[in-house]
Amino acid sequence: MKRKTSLISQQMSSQRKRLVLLTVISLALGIAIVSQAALLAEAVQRIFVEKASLSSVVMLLGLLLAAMVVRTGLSYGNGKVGLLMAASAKTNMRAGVLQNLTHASMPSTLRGQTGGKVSIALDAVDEADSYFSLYMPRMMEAAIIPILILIVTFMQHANSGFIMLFTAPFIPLFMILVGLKTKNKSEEKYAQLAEFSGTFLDSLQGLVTLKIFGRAHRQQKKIERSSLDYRDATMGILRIAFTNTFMLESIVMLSIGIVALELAIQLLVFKSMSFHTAFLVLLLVPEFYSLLKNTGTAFHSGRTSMGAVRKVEQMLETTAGESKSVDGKEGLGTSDGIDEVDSMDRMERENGIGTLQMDISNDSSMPPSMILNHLRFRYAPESFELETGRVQLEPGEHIAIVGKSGSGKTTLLHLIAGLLKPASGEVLVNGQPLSDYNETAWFEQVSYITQHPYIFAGTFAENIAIGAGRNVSRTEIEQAAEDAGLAEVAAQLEQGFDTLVGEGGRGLSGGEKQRLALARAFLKRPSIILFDEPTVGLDLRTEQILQRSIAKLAKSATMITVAHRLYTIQHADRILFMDQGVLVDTGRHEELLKRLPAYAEMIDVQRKGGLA
Ligand SMILES: Nc1ncnc2c1ncn2[C@@H]1O[C@H](COP(=O)(O)OP(=O)(O)OP(=O)(O)O)[C@@H](O)[C@H]1O
Repeated sequence: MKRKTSLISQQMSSQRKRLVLLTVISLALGIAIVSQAALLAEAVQRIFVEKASLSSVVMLLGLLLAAMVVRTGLSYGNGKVGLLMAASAKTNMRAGVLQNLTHASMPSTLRGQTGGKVSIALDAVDEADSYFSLYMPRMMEAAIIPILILIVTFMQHANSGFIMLFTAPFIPLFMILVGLKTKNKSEEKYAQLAEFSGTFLDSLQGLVTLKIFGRAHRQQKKIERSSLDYRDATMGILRIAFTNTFMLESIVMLSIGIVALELAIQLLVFKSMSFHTAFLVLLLVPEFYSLLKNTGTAFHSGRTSMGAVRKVEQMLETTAGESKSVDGKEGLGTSDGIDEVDSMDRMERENGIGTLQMDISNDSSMPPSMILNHLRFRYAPESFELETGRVQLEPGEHIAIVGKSGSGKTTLLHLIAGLLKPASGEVLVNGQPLSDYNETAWFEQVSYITQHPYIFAGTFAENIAIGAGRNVSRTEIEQAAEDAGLAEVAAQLEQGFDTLVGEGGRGLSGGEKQRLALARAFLKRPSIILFDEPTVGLDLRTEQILQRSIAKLAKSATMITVAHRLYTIQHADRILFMDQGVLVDTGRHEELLKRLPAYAEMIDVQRKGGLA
């Protein structure tokens, strides 16, 4: 009748016990419904037709009451099991989405709109609820109880049984037709919602830019348009739902009417049937159709849910497909997330999910030797291409990657970090390909200080502690802050280290953020430091603090800097000069000055303050 999405199948197979419970309850519910009808018919027959005394039917009425109570209890039980299934399924799916997002490779995390992803993780997963809480229990009931009722009806009066048998298929047939349409509509609705959320979040984040460029009004129009599109998609689904209900009601009313007419004719005209039988069948018929009708409504919700789940699945597929990185298993976090991702990864490994591979080095304080072995990389076919040739980086060297804007410096840094996977060639670490290493172990050795480190919503101290990936004492945090030149910043904050920063908290300047990233690195003591030197001018004092802290941190580590400062370039042990994606030459400053005119020219421009 339908193809379940694989995500739903996964959830179903992990909830087998509850499915069995649903089946048992549905069967019991069917028996309770038939018993209730039989007891009621018997009671009416005795009291009104046979005029029996009250005392003689007390027992019967007691049984009827019991059947009603049991039926209510079982209905409740069915709903409850459905809700429990929905709760676990949603928890699992949301955990899946979160895990997928945290492990997605850098290019894939940057793709798509954040707001859209949020809407899928929250709203689309929520929408999956009705599949488990409504659709499954109703479907289970529909698969068992109507058959039970049909058997009893046939035993009582075959003609009515035939009428029911003939009219019943119209309901599922109709459901299938409508359901197919709803699923497409529902997928459309979720695409609209994701786009709406994305546009809205984009606009919120870029409000200042939009205002400055006088685009606020246009953006407002854009939001309005996507909000109207979303409304239309929702209304489309509602329209189908209402038509659906109307048609179902009509079919049901008509069918009950036909059976009732037939019973009346048999009972009154042909007098070929007892009142008890007619009444029992008349009680069972509405139950039969009402079950099928409820299934229709549930079917509609089920299809809507499946549309939503399909969206979740698509997101999982797109991010999972490309999230291969360092150790070939699902990738890692964002560029400035190296430190942050660690603890999550470790948790995962402790739970036995990760694959265990080679550890980076026995002596974690020793920087490894690295070789860039003919790396080639492309973001997309026909786009910018990077090429390195073979370059050896000695342990503890301070390396500067230099080149014009867009020459591929950051891309090379990300390849070295294992954040991007080369199309061919490999990064050799202590003689072994980086892809052979255990991802967690590798990132335990690496700190990446980007130009825009991410500050999480939390206290200043918490933001530093993230770097350690373990429990750290307040003293350690304060020491790291001191080393990174952050102590005086903390002293000026209203609540010192307990001041809330990041979203919803106090803002930090660019220089402060970079020093915070440095403090994280001090807690971590990495053997490889990747540093994206600020391109914007910091004041001399901040610059000095940063330089001094970096130098201190880099004493016992290999440091690879995307360098913009003449000072850094001149003092590097080795310079990697990039030109249009090609690693043209490597060497010390003086050497390159002599043999590489393009380099000499770049340095000349730098000396003149960037004004060529
Ligand atoms: N995610 C991406 N997808 C496609 N192309 C990209 C992506 N990131 C960067 N590029 C392209 O790759 C090229 C190199 O970019 P990269 O950021 O490595 O340069 P860069 O030398 O670090 O520049 P800058 O000094 O301006 O930061 C550029 O042409 C850029 O447009």
